[in-house]
Amino acid sequence: MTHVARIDEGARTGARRRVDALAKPLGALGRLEDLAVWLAGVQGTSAPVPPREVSVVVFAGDHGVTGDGAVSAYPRAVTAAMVREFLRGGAAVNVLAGAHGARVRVVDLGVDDDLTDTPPEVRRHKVRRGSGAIQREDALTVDQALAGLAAGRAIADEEVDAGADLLVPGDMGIGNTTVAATLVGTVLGLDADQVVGWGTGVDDETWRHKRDVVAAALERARPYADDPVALLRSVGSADLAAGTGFLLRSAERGVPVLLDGVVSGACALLAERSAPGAVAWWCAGHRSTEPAHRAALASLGLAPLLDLELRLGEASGALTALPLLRTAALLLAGMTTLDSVAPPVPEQV
Ligand SMILES: O=C(O)c1ccc[n+]([C@@H]2O[C@H](COP(=O)([O-])O)[C@@H](O)[C@H]2O)c1
Ligand SMILES: Cc1cc2nc[nH]c2cc1C
Repeated sequence: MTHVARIDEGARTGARRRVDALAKPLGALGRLEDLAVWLAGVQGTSAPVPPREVSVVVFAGDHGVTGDGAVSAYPRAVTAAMVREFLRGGAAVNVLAGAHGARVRVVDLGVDDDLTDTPPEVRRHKVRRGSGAIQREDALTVDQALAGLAAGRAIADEEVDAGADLLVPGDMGIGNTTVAATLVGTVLGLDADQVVGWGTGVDDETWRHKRDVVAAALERARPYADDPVALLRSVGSADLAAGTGFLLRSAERGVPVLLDGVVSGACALLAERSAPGAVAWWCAGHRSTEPAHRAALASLGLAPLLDLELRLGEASGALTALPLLRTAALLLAGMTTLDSVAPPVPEQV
C-alpha cells in the first residue's frame, strides 16, 4: 500500500496570490506561473526555492524482447557500454547534470552483462540479467517484479535521506521503448499502432516488426491491465519496476520529481494506477517523440515543459527543462509587486 503525501494546498494558494500580485499583467508569465505554484505545493511553502540538491538516477536494464529480430536500431551491448560511459562522464546526462548542478547515479537492475568492472554500488540492486521476451513469455517472476519495485523505493529513500530536494529518473536500455509502449498500451487500452514509435530510430521494416511484437505482448498483458505488479511481471522489466517504485516512494516521501521520456512516463502511469493522486508530486520535463509518451502524459493530465523532439532518454529531457523550474522559483521570490510600482488599476466603466 502506498500512502501518498498531501500537497500543501495552503502554500499553493499563497503562491498563486503572490504570483497574481507581481509586477506584470495578470497571467503574463504563462506556465512559469503554474510551475511556481506547483513548486510551492510540493515544497510546502508559499515562497518556494529553486531545487538545489537534484538527484538523477539512471535505471539500466536489458530486454529479452530484443532477442527475436530487431526492435531497436542498436544492439543490446550498447546498454552496458553506455552504463560504463555514464560512469566515465561523457554522456549527455553527464554534460547536462554538470551544466545544471545535478548529481548522477547509475543503477544496474537488469543489464545483460555482469559489469564487474564497475563499482559495487552500481550493481547492488541488480535483479537479474536481461528479461523474458515479452511477446511470448513473462518478463520476470513475481518475486523479481517485487524486488525491482523495492529497489526503486530503496533508491528513492537513499537519495532523499542524502538530502535530495528533486528527483529525476533516467533510463538506459536497448529495447525499452518496446516495453514502455506495451505497458502504456495495456493500461490505456490502446492498440499497437497507437503506441509504437521509432525509438532509437528504427527503419520502416523494423517498425512493423516492433508493432507486431507489441501487438503480441499486448495480447498477453490485457488480463492484467488493472494490476501493475502483474503487468511488470508479464511485460515489464526490473528497470521499469524500479522506476515505478522510485516514483511511488517519491509520492510517499513528499519529494517532487521531474519526469523524463517515455520510460518514466510508462512508470508514472503504472505508479498513478497503483497510488491514485501520486501524480501531483510529478512534473513532466518534456515530451519525447514516442507516441506512447504523448498518450501517457495526456492520461496523467501532465503538460510537458518542453517539446524539442528529443528521443534520447537517460534523463536528458528532464535536465534540459530543469532551469525552467528554477526560473519559476526565482521569479516568484525576486520580483516586486505591481502595487509597489504603479497606482491601482482604475475601475473599468
Ligand atoms: O525517452 C524517450 O522517450 C526515448 C525515446 C527513444 C529512445 N530512448 C532511449 O533509447 C533506448 C531505447 O530505444 P529502443 O529503440 O532501443 O527501444 C533507451 O536507452 C532509451 O533511453 C528514449
Ligand atoms: C548510443 C545510445 C545512447 C543512449 N542513451 C540512452 N539511450 C541510448 C541509446 C543509444 C543507442
